[in-house]
Amino acid sequence: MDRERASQAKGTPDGTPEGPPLVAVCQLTSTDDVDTNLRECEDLVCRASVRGARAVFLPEASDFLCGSGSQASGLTQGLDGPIVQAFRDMARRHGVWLSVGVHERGPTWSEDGRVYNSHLLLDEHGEVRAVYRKTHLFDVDLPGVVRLKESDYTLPGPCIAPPTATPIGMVGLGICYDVRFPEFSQRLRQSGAEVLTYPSAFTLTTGMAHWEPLLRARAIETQCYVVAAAQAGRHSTPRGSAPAPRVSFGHGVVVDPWGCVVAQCGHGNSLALAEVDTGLVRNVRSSMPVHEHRRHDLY
Ligand SMILES: O=C(O)CNC(=O)[C@H](CS)NC(=O)CCC(=O)C(=O)O
Repeated sequence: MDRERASQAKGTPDGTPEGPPLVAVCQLTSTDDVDTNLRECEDLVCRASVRGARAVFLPEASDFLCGSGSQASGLTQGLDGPIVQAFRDMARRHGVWLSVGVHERGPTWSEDGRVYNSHLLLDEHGEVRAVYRKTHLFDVDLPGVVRLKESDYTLPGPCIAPPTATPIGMVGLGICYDVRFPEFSQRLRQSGAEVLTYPSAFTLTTGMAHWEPLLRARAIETQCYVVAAAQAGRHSTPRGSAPAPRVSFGHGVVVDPWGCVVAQCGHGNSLALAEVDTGLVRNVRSSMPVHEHRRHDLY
């Protein structure tokens, strides 16, 4: 990391300062067609890398998104399977760090079909540098609007992954619904995170009401960047095997540690670029040291 910072300070060959590294936050409409999803992901990673991004953020369930748990179980592979290999190849080919959400066979998958909802962080050589398995499962019933019971087919992850040193700073991993739990983000912050990531597939209803305020609140409270790649739009099911298609809210964003939305994806499959400046993280924290003002004696 220090070497990264030093080379950054030197600037470009013509002497102009290079500035903080760029990240790309992506938006995608995954379906139950894994090959098409992988092609769409590769297209986004390629575009991001051509435009100079050092790290690319893909959404939750980038491998596939479908309406039924049993179908999810059938499409799910282990982390040593060809889907993760395809993402590793993508990171390596395009020379970027890659954050991506995938389904992963759980330890009892062959008996009960249960999966983990996992978030992988890959380095620019395609090595898996961190794995986080979603700890908060989305079991929600808003009558007539949203009914999802993630725990029907998903196992809760057992732990929080320690933040990982990357060229854009110390990256802490969450997933989607985890953004609703401030204690989780505080724990990542205490462990040294400078950038929090929540690859997501928010529902349209909850996204309209809560998405941006939740992400901005987590950024303001932790004084971290928050990068939230998003599933977006109608997840059609080409093979026709799932019930009513899901619709996701989209609005993939990057929020800075002051709480400003500094990049937001547009319509459909798209990406947005933002600078991630760990100098700003340090400035915000030193000018308003909320972390040191916490009253551990009271709460
Ligand atoms: O199950 C899969 O295949 C992929 N996983 C998801 O889409 C998950 C679990 S259903 N979605 C969320 O957590 C939405 C949270 C949300 O919308 C909120 O917090 O309001």
